[in-house]
Amino acid sequence: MADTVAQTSNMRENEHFSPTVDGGFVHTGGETHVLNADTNILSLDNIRAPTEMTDGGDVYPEEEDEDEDVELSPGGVLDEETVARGLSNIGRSADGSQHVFLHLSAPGFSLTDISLLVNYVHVQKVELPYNEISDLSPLGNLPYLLILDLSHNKISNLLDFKPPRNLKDVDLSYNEIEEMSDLSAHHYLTKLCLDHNKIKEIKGLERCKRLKHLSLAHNKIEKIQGIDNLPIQTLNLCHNHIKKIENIESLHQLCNVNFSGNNIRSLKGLEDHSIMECIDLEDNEVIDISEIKYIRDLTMLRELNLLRNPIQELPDYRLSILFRMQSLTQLDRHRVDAEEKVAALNMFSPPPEVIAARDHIMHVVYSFLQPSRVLDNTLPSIETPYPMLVLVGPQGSGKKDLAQKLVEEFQEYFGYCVTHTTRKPRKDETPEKDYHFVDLEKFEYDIRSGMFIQTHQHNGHWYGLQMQSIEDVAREGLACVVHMELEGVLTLKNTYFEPRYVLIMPLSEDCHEKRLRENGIHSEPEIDNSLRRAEMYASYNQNHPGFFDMMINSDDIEDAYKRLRRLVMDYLGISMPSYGSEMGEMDRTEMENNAPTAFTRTWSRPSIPDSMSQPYARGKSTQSPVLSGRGILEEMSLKRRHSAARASVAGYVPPLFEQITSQYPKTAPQTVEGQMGLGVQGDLDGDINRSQSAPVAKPPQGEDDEDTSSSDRSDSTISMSSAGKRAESPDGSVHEAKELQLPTETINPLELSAPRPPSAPRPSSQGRPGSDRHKVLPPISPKPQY
Ligand SMILES: Nc1ncnc2c1ncn2[C@@H]1O[C@H](COP(=O)(O)OP(=O)(O)OP(=O)(O)O)[C@@H](O)[C@H]1O
Repeated sequence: MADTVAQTSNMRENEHFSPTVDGGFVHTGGETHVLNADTNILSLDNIRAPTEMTDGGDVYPEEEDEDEDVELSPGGVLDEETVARGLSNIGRSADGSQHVFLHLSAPGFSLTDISLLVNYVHVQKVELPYNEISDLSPLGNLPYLLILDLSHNKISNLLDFKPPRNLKDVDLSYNEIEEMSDLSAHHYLTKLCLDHNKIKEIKGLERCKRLKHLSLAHNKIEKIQGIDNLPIQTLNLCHNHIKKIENIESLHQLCNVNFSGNNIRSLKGLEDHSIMECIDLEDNEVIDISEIKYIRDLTMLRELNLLRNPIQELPDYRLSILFRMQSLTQLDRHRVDAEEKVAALNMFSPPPEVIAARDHIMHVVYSFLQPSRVLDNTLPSIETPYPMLVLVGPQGSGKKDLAQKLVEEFQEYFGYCVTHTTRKPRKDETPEKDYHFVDLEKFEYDIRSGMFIQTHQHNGHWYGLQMQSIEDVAREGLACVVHMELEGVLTLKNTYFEPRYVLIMPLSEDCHEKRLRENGIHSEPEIDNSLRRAEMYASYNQNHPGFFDMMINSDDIEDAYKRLRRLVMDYLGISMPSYGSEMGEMDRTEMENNAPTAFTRTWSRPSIPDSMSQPYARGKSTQSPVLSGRGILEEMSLKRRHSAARASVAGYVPPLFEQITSQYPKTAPQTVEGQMGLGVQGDLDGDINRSQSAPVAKPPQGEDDEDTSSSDRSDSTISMSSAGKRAESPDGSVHEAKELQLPTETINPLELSAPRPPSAPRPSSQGRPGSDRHKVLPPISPKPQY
């Protein structure tokens, strides 16, 4: 019988190279090779029969025309002819002594009896799919069997034969197996496919300690179990009746799961699989986007399929998944491209600039949507920005305390701007003093009413600055001090307000954390968030030179206040170091050295140094930038400010207001002026001079007269009239000569100008609430245009 096989094979060999098979022995040319269990089959690849054809890695004999009429395996009994045709892949036998055919393939012969296989002990791979085999006992005689494909047969008992020693890869899909038997004897099993059977329970695999691929698709499994601690990498349980992902936490090597076509609602259970690369959950019942939390930290995950889950119905489903899982390269069988990822980020976590721009647009639109109204507006015009000091920094930086302390000490100059919040007041907080505490409904109502200039959500609460709050301070004739987070600043930078921004930053993370924990009011996530945001502030400051006018280290709050105070005094040009008793001698000297004119009161100098010259990284810098020298850019900026101020005083450059209004009919609606914070008392007939437009035009009177007579406020270096005359002079050199002699802030520079041609109507400052109460702070000169 074996001879026949050899003969048949021999007929197919070419003349020069003709391996023949004799009961598994191979003859090549004159040589005889004995194949045994130790044969290295790879070394024999080069003696493969030249007439064989490969198909997807497997080797099949070439069909021959003259054999077409031969009936193979009649009655479903495997015969030698069928075997001879199905043998392929010559290799060394397991013992290395012979050459044998290693593969046997006989698909689709309706085989029921495969007893003949017992003669082919050296075969290592058997493929008999699409037959009607139910009895596997002959396989017990193939001790070297490594790969077995018996898919699409009629097998009801799993691997029911004497186990070959090294069986690794078994495909018994599309059979009639109802119950999994104990596979302990199959130590080397690495791949087991039991798809399309009738299995209800996963069992018998406990000792398959080399099992890497397990596929039980299209069965009747209701529960994931029986696979604990196995080295499974690929698990396919699709199309079963599974409701819950469970009992896979010990599968540490799992990187590819297919649970599609089940009844799974939650992704819980997948969270600990750090090397997971691919999850298929198509056609399940995942409904909630929050389920993504279980897989969002799987950094290796590249492919996710949630097709045909209710979650797909969510608006912006795809972008919300991509936002949460930026490492995906394929979602729902579609490739993910970079544009989609950016779109997702912009939609769900836009950069602060985008948030601020949107916030600004929202408030402008709501403001313009309001019906025309007559505003009781104290705020200055576009060209004369209202002086504001914004302390910005992460929560717990101490900026609120600093702001309040500053206002307390400099109450002649500053008022605390009370912003709105939806958070509840704390024990030590007084409503209307610390915040206007309102509920969300009221907050939203105020937004819709166009009352806010900016809003920001922080730790789940809303915060917002209303125009009215600024007005409340301005009406007192004071500049306002406000504290806020970075996003608020970004919005303010979109408005016509031109505050000074001082970054209050704890340099030491420990100090920051300690302060956050001090009162026990912040939760752990809030603390984490604030610490994280401190990093964000540091890098923002680093990457946006000049964004903040100044940075103060607030590790030591007392020290921070000293610096802030000195900065403010420097800015205001006042010389009342009442706090100085607490200042060290070193500070004094430092101050005198670094700010030689700090004790003379001038309007234009010194300005607050900007952070252009203050590179800062959290934890690195130790020196306060207030003491550092000015950078080139800052010098240029200062120069521009000075010349802008001179030009403004001289009246050479039409103020921005006029540049804008001159393009519109003189009868521009009053409400527009109101909207722009220009006041309501302007003379619409238009013939009004500059002095009337000044927001703080009137020198203080009455009870505050005394203030104005104080020495430090009277040392103006240029008289109003002389300034006016110089302005009229055709010779610009006069101005140059007096470049450093600018008027003090006690004088409103806009009152100094020579008579000007009639311009657009301007509001009058006379009679404004608060204008006669205090002397108002100097306007901050326009920002330099780079
Ligand atoms: N209008 C606003 N816009 C943006 N941020 C604001 C606004 N008002 C307040 N904030 C900021 O919101 C954050 C939370 O305010 P909250 O009063 O709860 O902070 P806090 O715990 O008192 O911390 P801090 O001492 O830093 O102010 C603070 O950083 C605060 O400065």
